[in-house]
Amino acid sequence: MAERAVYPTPTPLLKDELDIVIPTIRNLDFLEMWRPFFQPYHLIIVQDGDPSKTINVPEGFDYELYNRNDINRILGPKASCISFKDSACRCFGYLVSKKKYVYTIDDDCFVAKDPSGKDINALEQHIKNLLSPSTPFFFNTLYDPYRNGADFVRGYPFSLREGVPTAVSHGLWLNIPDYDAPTQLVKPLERNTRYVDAVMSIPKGTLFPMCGMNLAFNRELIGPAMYFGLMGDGQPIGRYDDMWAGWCTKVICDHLGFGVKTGLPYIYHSKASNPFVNLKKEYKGIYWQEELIPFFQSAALPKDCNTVQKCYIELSKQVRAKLGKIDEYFIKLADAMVTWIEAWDELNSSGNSGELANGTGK
Ligand SMILES: O=c1ccn([C@@H]2O[C@H](COP(=O)(O)OP(=O)(O)O[C@H]3O[C@@H](CO)[C@H](O)[C@H]3O)[C@@H](O)[C@H]2O)c(=O)[nH]1
Ligand SMILES: [Mn+2]
Repeated sequence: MAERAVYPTPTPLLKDELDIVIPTIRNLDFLEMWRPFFQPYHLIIVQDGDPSKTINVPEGFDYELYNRNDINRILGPKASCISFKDSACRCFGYLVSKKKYVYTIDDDCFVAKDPSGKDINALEQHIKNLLSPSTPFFFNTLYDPYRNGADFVRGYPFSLREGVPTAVSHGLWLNIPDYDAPTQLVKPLERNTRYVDAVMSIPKGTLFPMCGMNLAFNRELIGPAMYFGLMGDGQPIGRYDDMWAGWCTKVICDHLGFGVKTGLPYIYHSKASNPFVNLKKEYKGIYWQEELIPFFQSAALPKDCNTVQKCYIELSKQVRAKLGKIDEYFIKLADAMVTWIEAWDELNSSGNSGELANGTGK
């Protein structure tokens, strides 16, 4: 009988070049549903809240876990820039990762199904988004031109068809949409059932509300800008962690010529957080953002800001000068932005092979 051909199982894309960062205060049973897609990858789990609580990680995953004691041990006084009791703590995972790419997902996000009923491998789609160029300088009306079955449409300048490197891939959510508290209160039963089969580059000069629930980025290109700010315990604001990171990131991407994409992939967001608790966290942000958005829209970075770190430090100076008068919180935040970059450079300088950071894990 003829020998059956044995095809090697393809190595998962970026298997050794991508970390999955998960902020958590819960158990991690949700990983069982993601196992087929996530098991080949290394996880960085950032345990928020009480460090004496044990977080059980399902068998078979390769991970490192950091709790608040680890963060304090590794960063010392610089730990003050990492939020406590807020999902913003996830950015510690970006700091200690040694990989080129990061995917971050919340522990109440599950595998969604596409209209054909097929499970969506969100990580695979994010990787495709990151590995193909972005087109922020001229909008392609047929959406992602690099996708199979699409292309640049007539009238699209050939000089721009090479695109630019993609720094961020922003995914979306079926079921519970990422609404702010007032919208949640007005529309408590609204569920997102609309699957839009599109990936778009966010045009240069346009800001966007970046959600950290289902987000991937090129850590080497834009990692130092992905600081999720001072939120949660002891802070006057919460649930603006990812928004702050997204505004800083987009201004810096526009300046350095990197792209940001939004759209596919979808995850299934299962848990609506409490709108009243969210309102308490968000309310200052809801009126501050009416001044924050014009600040970021008009933020100009000098030509000599040719690295993300230099851009970020320059932004922190502008935050202090222009937003400090809104509330002293922004003075603290500007200082924390500098501390973040100091911590980033300390943990990621070429001499440090990562011995500074070692969590528990396998
Ligand atoms: O104090 C906390 C609370 C939560 N976490 C972990 O963070 C994510 C998100 O938590 P949750 O799903 O409960 O909250 P959402 O309102 O759905 O989060 C979305 O709103 C944004 C506001 O920050 C956020 O970017 C979105 O994710 C879970 O993994 C919790 O376990 C935490 O670490 N600390
Ligand atoms: Mn959630």
